Amino acid sequence: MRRDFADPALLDALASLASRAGARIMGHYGCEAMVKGDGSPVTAADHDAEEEILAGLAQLLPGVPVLAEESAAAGRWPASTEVFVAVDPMDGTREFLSQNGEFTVNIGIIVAGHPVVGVVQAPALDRLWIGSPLGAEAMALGSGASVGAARDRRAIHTRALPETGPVALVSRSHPDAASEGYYAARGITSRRAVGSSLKYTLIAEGEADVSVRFASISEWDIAAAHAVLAAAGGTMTQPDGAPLVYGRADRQFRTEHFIACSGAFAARHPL
Ligand SMILES: Nc1ncnc2c1ncn2[C@@H]1O[C@H](COP(=O)(O)O)[C@@H](OP(=O)(O)O)[C@H]1O
Ligand SMILES: [Mg+2]
Repeated sequence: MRRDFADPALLDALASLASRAGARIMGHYGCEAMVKGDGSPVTAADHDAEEEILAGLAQLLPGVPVLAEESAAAGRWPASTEVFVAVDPMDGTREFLSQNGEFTVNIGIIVAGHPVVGVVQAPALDRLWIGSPLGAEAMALGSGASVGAARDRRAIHTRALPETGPVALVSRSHPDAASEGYYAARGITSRRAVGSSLKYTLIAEGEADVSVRFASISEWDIAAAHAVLAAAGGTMTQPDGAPLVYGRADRQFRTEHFIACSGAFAARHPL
């Protein structure tokens, strides 16, 4: 099946689905004994959100294979990868545990290796982002609410470089030394620590300029936010400028290292 997925009704339905998944997560937020491990609220939050998303996708995109974090952990991988949905039901586990709000629901549609649609919802922040061939949008949306109830819905775009220099977003919980080396080599001194795929939606809406990762993570961690960033005028590529290609079953769906940045940053610092 080949579709371009530039369908406003589908995008809105995916946004409402992500919001419902966010509500399932929030049902476990702030529970006592939020420790990681089997049977813990973290596992239950992941599981509930993924269950919600898989049920919704079966209705909205019947027959489209899904790569989802919990399913993959249980050995269920997509049967084919020409068109598939990449799902991280809760990205930012450590942030969920520390209750700082920096965790997200992620639903991305991949076609021929490229993320063409992405929906990212931040349940504790009541924010949602959509990226597609129709453009990129941000909105305020309470968890569990239908997208029809969104407030401040607006198109977003990456920003011009600030006169004071680019702002780099670094992982709050998994910093890597090579990324620091990248920033240092370019004289980038402004840093903000952010958990989860929020790093890339913040660049998409013009709150920051660059975030690099010289480590491999899973495709579901970044596919949806990659689609948002690309639709907003940013890029997410390998460090040498080669595209990040998704659907790499041969790598167990682990990513290459990458540079995510605004269009203006890419023009100033060509790869
Ligand atoms: N060094 C590392 N080892 C394992 N997973 C890592 C990692 N660095 C990042 N990740 C994964 O990348 C995701 C986002 O992390 P970050 O906040 O650092 O950007 C997390 O997903 P989950 O929270 O869904 O497990 C985390 O598991
Ligand atoms: Mg993740």
